[in-house]
Amino acid sequence: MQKETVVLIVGAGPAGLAISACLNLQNVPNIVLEKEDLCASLWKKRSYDRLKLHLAKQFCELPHMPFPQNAPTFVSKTGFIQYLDNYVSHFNVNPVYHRTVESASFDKRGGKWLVIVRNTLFNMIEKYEGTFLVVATGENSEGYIPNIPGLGSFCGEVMHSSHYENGKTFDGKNVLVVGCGNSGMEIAYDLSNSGAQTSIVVRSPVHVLTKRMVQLGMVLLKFVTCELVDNIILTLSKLNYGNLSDYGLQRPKQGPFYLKNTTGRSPVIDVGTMEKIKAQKIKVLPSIRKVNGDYIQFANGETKSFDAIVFATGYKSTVRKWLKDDGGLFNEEGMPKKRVPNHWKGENGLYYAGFSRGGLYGISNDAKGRKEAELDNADLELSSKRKAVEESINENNFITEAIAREMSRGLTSGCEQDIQKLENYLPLLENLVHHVNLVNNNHRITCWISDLKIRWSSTLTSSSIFHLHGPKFYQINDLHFELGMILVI
Ligand SMILES: NC(=O)C1=CN([C@@H]2O[C@H](COP(=O)(O)OP(=O)(O)OC[C@H]3O[C@@H](n4cnc5c(N)ncnc54)[C@H](OP(=O)(O)O)[C@@H]3O)[C@@H](O)[C@H]2O)C=CC1
Ligand SMILES: O=C(O)C(=O)Cc1c[nH]c2ccccc12
Repeated sequence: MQKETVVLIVGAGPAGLAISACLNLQNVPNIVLEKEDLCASLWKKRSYDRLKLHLAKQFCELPHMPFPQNAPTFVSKTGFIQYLDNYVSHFNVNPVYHRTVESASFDKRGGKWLVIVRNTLFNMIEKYEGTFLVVATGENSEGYIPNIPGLGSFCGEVMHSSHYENGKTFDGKNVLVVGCGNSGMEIAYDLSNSGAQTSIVVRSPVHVLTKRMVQLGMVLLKFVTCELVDNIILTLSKLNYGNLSDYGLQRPKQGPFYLKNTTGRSPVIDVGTMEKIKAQKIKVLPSIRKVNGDYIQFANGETKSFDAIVFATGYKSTVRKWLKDDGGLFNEEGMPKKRVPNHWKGENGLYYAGFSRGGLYGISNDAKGRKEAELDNADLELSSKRKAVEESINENNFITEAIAREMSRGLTSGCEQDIQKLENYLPLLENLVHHVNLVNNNHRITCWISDLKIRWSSTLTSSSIFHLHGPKFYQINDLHFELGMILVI
């Protein structure tokens, strides 16, 4: 029997659920196909217990449903799962479970997508037909474990981070975490807290930020260039963490938000791991060369024995396994070749959602179908403001007050409010930098500060209130106070 609908959606993660909800609101018939027995399976079945959202709640909500006002800024895993379950029932999203898509191809003659599905409950093949196909199987569809010479000879436990729940069973054990993304860094922290002797393999440079720094960066990105945001955030990170190279961690040459935008790679959001690394409670090791029984040899020649390995080496998209006729949209890794904001649409009614490498924020924007051309008026005015700031930075020229006045005219009240918050915030930040400079006559800190083009953001405020060496508007004693101020915006 062939089931027909208008839109076929593959995957009931947050991206697929959001698309289905938006279609339901417009009465467009759709079917969501999901291989598991529940929605959001990565969140419900394959994530560790202590997981919390790293982005503030306003960057994680799906379309048409904000988080409750009393929800914390950084929602817990259970809070987010509850939110998703409410979302599904509120928008009447009804995924069909136990359905593994084996292939999806476009029938040119009929002008429809034909999807062959295995019903894993009854081990039967089913066929679905739709005018549109939305690929929502995600960037994190399947855990990836690298091929390491000799891994098969390892006698201890080997697991992927998606199967790690907590450190209970690792107390007193020697555990190696491979990979220093957000999963690896947090799992290493959790293991160490649970009494495991913990080491982590870090093979590439990595940015380490606090979640408040990321939150600040996300807000600032709306107003000023990525380069400026990176300068500010990197300075805060350097002030907070200092030079991490003594501990085996290098910072990438490019800034955290630039890297996020261009490669999708997220900075590590520190949950306490850095303190443990500095206290040598977590040992940082370079790449693995080979495994021989319980012994693991590293790129620096060091050999150590371990009881367990947790591979926090990331995920792979599974699109290539089943999607035919994609018109060359996906690369070998099953990720879109096109970059944001043109990444979401193919030909013949093919769409893909949740592949923007922007976490839940990207997923939500995909579902809303937001792209440059469809930005609302406030955003358009802001982007012209951004452009002017960018041009002025390129010309290495201060923006005059007159231009600043010109640019801020006619902004909607929401934007005006945000800018006012920034006006309060930016002098504070500059004062902070100034004070750190005064109290700490350290050459390295002076270099970081001089890299910071914070003066450019004075375009957002009147220069008359912006006296670096004049009266102090704020009493700043330490960075933690300053970071706390981020809460205000
Ligand atoms: N609370 C939250 O919101 C959380 C969000 N996340 C997000 O989920 C997504 C997946 O994160 P995660 O699971 O950490 O995966 P990532 O892909 O982000 O990180 C994988 C890590 O493994 C390393 N790696 C891969 N292969 C090897 C190898 N052979 N040897 C050594 N290291 C290796 C990579 O290094 P290299 O760069 O050298 O390839 C990278 O550091 C990310 O977007 C992340 O930000 C994850 C956890 C929590
Ligand atoms: O957690 C992730 O992997 C994300 O992609 C979330 C995210 C979106 N934009 C960002 C910018 C900086 C750090 C994390 C993110």
